[in-house]
Amino acid sequence: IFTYVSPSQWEITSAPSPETSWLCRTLSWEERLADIVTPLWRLGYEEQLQWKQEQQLKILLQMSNVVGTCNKGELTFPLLPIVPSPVRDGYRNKSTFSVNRGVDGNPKTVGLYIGTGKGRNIVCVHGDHLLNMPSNHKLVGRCYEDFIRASPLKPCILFHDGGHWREITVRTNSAGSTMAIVYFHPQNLTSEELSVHKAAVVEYFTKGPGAVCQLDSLYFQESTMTRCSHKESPYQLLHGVPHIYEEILGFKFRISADSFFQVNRGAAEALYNTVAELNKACGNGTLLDVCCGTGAIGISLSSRMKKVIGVELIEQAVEDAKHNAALNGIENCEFLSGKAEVILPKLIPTLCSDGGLTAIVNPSRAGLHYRVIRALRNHSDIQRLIYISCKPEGEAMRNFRELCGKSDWQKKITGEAFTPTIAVPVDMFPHTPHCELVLVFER
Ligand SMILES: C[S@@+](CC[C@H](N)C(=O)[O-])C[C@H]1O[C@@H](n2cnc3c(N)ncnc32)[C@H](O)[C@@H]1O
Repeated sequence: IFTYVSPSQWEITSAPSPETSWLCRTLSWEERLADIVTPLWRLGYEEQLQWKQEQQLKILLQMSNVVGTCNKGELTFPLLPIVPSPVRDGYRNKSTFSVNRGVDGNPKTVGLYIGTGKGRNIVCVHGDHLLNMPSNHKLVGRCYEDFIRASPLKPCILFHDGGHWREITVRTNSAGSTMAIVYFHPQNLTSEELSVHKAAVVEYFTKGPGAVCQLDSLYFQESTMTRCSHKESPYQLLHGVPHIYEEILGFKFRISADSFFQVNRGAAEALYNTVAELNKACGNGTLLDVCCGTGAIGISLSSRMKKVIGVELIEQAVEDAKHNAALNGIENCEFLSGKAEVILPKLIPTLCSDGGLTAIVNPSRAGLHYRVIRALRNHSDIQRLIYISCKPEGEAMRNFRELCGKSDWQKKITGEAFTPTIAVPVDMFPHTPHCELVLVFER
């Protein structure tokens, strides 16, 4: 009776059949959550890949229209078949569980949201059934719920309503290490009172029922805002070791609590291999790794380059990147801390093009500031740019226009325009509608 139109839309088209009878009943809370977090979960993996490939084609056609390279409704460059994720289930190495009112009304429920704050209809549902989450994350979420239910402190649901216990983030690696970060609103507690509650979390997770989670690191962040960096409010190590480590393509990476790391290790390897393949022609020159996180892209390509310069906003990630280069015995990488839009306009004009100059940019969903694009486009020695985006239909589209469109005298973007030459989707997020898109631009 329903036709699958997009992950969030179903269209009524025909009479029910036994295969679609599940749609004729009210969906359970778990099914509703799965439809939000992993909306492709009802499809087989091959169907998911096909759906994503079609989506990427639509996005690239939209981009071609925006930048004026569309040729009679067709792409003027190849879109290669999507690279599948080597792992389909339980692939996430990082999960965040919120605290809010559950299905039964209990305000100390740890899970993921259905509904929105704006709609005042949030229900927090346990994520135990979600296909993309590993069992050890689910266990930590459940234990945290037990802990806060036993705590005399209230949960912090609306910041202005008081309460303390907020979300918990779990990070794991392929070697089985687990890091948990508890976020806590201090409200008006004294430091002595705070110490009591911090000690209680440590006791619970090291000697109490939570010991079953075998946490290697337990962090605590007192935060009065939705998201605080380590700089704004330090991550306090309450127990265990300060970092988690992961191995990618034979390189070891240290990851701090505040640092970004790709959520799917196997697919990250596939992504970096794809980038390496597309960057082959640019060996021996200088590589700019823009929004470099813990340095994974630059480090994995360093042996082919004369020099790598990484730029990253989060200080802890930059410290990780420097440490990671040393950890892997790499000496040709330099990592700079700060906003790309502040660093690059000064840095890029000073770079010499000896051996070639290439940029690989991998911004968050917000895309790059136009000042970064201006610096890249206005430096004529940069002949090749690889743009990796997990949301190419979003803010990245603005960047594509700035890179490939006509000169913009107002923004002083006047360098020769880039042209897209090849695109490769990489599936980093099975069961969800998202994937990474690697786009090569040349001129
Ligand atoms: C999608 S991650 C990519 C990380 C890295 N390339 C990797 O593969 O692990 C985006 C990174 O951009 C950083 N970032 C966000 N805004 C930034 C800015 N204005 N300047 C520099 N880095 C920024 C984030 O902190 C994050 O580490």
